[in-house]
Amino acid sequence: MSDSRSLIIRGGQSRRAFLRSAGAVAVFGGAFLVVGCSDDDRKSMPTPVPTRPGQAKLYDRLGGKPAITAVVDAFVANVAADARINKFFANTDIPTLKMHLVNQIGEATGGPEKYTGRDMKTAHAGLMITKADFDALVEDLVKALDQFKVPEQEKMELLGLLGPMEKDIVTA
Ligand code: HEM
Repeated sequence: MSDSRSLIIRGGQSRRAFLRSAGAVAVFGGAFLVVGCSDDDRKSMPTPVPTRPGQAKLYDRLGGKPAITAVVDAFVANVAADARINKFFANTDIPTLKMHLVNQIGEATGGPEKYTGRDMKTAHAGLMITKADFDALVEDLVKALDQFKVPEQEKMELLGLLGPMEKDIVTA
């Protein structure tokens, strides 16, 4: 069970441990690149993975596009069911949003996908998203990662990629 697909059936931390680490990573995880930037910004970005010599790319450790797609599907379903923040998405084209999220995560984790959506500042401008809204969304993502039993290491790395986006998304 050492291939990347096994990640979605390994792991098994408690929900509480998951949420605790998610909070810590959302706040402190900043060692990775920020994705979702403009083309100009992206040109100057470092390659995100592998993070250590000899280590497989995070993309592959997560299970590649099928696993990322499954996590994004569950994540968006969790957001849709989350009364704290689902109002934000009332007029959003959900299939397009999912496509952008899969490409964004794929690109950020070292996969072949290319993110073609707007940069994070532009996409969230005017939505008046608070820190509480942001934390709720991260919680919904952690829940999705939990559903697929993504191990602690990969979960922390992924959250570490997304956490630094907060400064461009939270505007209220
Ligand atoms: C790290 C956290 C987040 C990431 C990675 C993220 C990523 C994205 C991406 C890739 C898009 C698509 C951009 C495009 O259409 O060009 C998007 C759109 C959107 N995001 Fe986020 N987002 C995050 C946090 C949030 C939060 C906290 C909220 C609100 C609670 C939110 C609400 C929205 C909405 C409503 C749209 C659609 C805007 C529209 O339809 O025009 N996002 N986000």
